[in-house]
Amino acid sequence: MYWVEPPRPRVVVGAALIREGRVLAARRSAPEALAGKWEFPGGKVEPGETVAAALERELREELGVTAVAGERLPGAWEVRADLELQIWTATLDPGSPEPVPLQDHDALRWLSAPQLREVAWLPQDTFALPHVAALLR
Ligand SMILES: Nc1nc2c([nH]c(=O)n2[C@H]2C[C@H](O)[C@@H](COP(=O)(O)OP(=O)(O)OP(=O)(O)O)O2)c(=O)[nH]1
Repeated sequence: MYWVEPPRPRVVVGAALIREGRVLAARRSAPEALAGKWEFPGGKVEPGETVAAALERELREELGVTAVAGERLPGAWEVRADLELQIWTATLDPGSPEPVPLQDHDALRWLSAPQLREVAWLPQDTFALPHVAALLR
């Protein structure tokens, strides 16, 4: 018997990078349709790459930091039919440089739980905020 596997969506990983009760939010500068909106820094997992490795690579490329992936937050959100957003926690290595917006972003903010709603998030990210808030207390 033959059948066709339904295509599985590709994963976009967003990092909830947490330090001292705050999470790092990043404002997108590109592409134009997303510019000005805030997100968890990250990007698409490449074929053959683990989600944790993708998260660590994207944080290095976008923010210049060395970080370690932690746990996945509950849930997965559809960005497009072929793209699924997962949010994973992450922590900076002790020797990591401070994050700077090197690529794709033009502003960074460390937000406490009460500040989470102060920025305009990409729509899918808002679903993850209660889970993130629970980690910041
Ligand atoms: N990185 C990131 N992307 C998000 C979040 N929420 C959300 O809807 N997205 C969307 C925006 C984009 O359509 C897509 C991720 O694309 P991206 O441009 O960050 O991926 P990438 O760095 O791998 O870039 P590329 O290979 O496509 O050039 O997921 C989020 O919290 N973080």
